[in-house]
Amino acid sequence: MIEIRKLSLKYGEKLALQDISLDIPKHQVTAFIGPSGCGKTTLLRCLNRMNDLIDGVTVSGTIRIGGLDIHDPAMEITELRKRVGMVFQKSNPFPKTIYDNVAYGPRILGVRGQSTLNEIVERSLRAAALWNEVQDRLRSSALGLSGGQQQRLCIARAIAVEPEVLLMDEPCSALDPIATGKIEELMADLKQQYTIVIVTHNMQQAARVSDYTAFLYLGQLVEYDLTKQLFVKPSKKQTEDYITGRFG
Ligand SMILES: Nc1ncnc2c1ncn2[C@@H]1O[C@H](COP(=O)(O)OP(=O)(O)OP(=O)(O)O)[C@@H](O)[C@H]1O
Repeated sequence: MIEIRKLSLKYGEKLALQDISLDIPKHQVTAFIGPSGCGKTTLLRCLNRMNDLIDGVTVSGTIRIGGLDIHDPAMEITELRKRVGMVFQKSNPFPKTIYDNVAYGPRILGVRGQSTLNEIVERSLRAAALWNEVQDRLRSSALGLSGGQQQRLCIARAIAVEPEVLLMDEPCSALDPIATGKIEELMADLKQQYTIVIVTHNMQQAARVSDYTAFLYLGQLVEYDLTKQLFVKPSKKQTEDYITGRFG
């Protein structure tokens, strides 16, 4: 589904990712783990070219998503962002109603009919396990929701445009354990339909939610394997030291 080949990235002169090659499978959850500063977020942001927004970034290597080279000049960035949605560490709903948050992306893509929009909003909120909690207050401000609800709203907003891939950058780091549990359950449901890539500091979370795990260290991919394999029997000493808490 996602093929990363010989990917390197520099912020100015600083090498943040070095020669990374990795295949991320369809309809699975893949976690990026590793100590602070190892490049997890940078790698995640390469997948929808979010790093393009930062001055002085140079990228080499290729990334193909569904067979298409995302750096191809013919690839429209809006098309890429439609195919590859993102949810951030801190939920960031727009200061609009719950309905308008979810309808935002489809409207930008030209969806106009009220009944079509209603359907998309309901479907997306249901898929994000939020419908039951908000169906009677769709016209209220999204900012009145709890932190966990706001994060699920951001997930609903991301899936409203029917992406193929959902990137999640530490989506639970600002949430309490109950809200975290809900998002983790949601990931298990969403992977039936979407390919999910998650960055997490929390190794227990990676072990709980992901099918595959990539361990990064100092901008390099140290080990990538089935999560069960990587956590039970890592093949590299560095991975073992990290998952057993010897550093990081
Ligand atoms: N905008 C930027 N400009 C310059 N350097 C950056 C920028 N963003 C990240 N870096 C550097 O690139 C390296 C990788 O950062 P990145 O945020 O990808 O790591 P991370 O593994 O996600 O860390 P954390 O777990 O702390 O979020 C770090 O050394 C960081 O300081």
